[in-house]
Amino acid sequence: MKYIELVVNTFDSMREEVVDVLYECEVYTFEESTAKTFEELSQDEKNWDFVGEEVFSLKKGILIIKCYFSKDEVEIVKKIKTKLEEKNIDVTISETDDSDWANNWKQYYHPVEIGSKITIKPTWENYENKNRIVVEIDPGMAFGTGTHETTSLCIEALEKYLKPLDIVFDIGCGSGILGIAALKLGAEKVTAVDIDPKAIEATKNNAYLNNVLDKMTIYKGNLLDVVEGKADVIVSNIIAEIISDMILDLKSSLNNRGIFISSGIIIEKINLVKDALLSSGFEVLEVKEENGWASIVGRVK
Ligand SMILES: C[S@@+](CC[C@H](N)C(=O)[O-])C[C@H]1O[C@@H](n2cnc3c(N)ncnc32)[C@H](O)[C@@H]1O
Repeated sequence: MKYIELVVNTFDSMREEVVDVLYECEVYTFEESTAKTFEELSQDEKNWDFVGEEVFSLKKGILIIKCYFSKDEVEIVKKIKTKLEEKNIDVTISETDDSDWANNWKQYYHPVEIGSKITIKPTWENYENKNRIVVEIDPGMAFGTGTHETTSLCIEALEKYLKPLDIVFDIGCGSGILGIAALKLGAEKVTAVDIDPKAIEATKNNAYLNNVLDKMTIYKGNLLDVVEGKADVIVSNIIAEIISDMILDLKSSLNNRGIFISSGIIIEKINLVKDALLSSGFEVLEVKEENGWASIVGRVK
């Protein structure tokens, strides 16, 4: 299969800026390597004229970040390229036949224990612990391996607020990880929604792997547009702006005293979501932060 390969070449000190752009464009899976230390750079490399003085003076090594996209993702690739070039960061794009890519990234994922109950186990890894609830995940090309702070913050909140036999909506389900974790924590039924067909495929696959397919309804669609009825818990890990928009419709999809769990919010934007909740008839029960990412839990008043 052919992929579009996007390679970012910059100094190590620019890592955060590159990763911010990738996250803004909802790209969370990439390979990164520090190719050389400053001392190892050739004279030509040391003379990169696109690197600003300030960065150059930090004398960090060269960082290479590679991400892969299928051919229908050209628009995202263009957006990332433009945003990085605005910051004078060098980007090359090429087509690659890297048939190994589909498996290469797997080496970066291992079982991850979240909260006091759940372990996310990549399907290709071995893990056994009778005291924990194991959720098997193969994210395919969708987001949701359990390693990202936003996912684990949502799972911790599910563990805390979900009650047995709750009805749950998982909006922006990615790999299906949150909905499946909710079922394994005792939810009765989950409706999972995502706008991306790759996520729908991954969620179905993972629901089957975890023996919960019969308790999940999986829809391709926009946010709450396609769900029917009301939930006791809605969980959604998408960026702050989208979540804030969704909050306007949220109350009508939640039962009395229903719970909204959300992450995907960079800490600087937490007030956007908090204010939207407060002005839409919710009380805010909790805000948590991890590595610059925030989660928020609200309850219908
Ligand atoms: C950060 S991922 C979260 C995946 C998973 N729920 C987790 O927590 O790991 C966000 C997901 O939301 C989906 N998404 C973005 N905008 C959406 C929208 N308007 N309606 C439904 N899904 C959306 C993306 O396709 C992506 O799969």
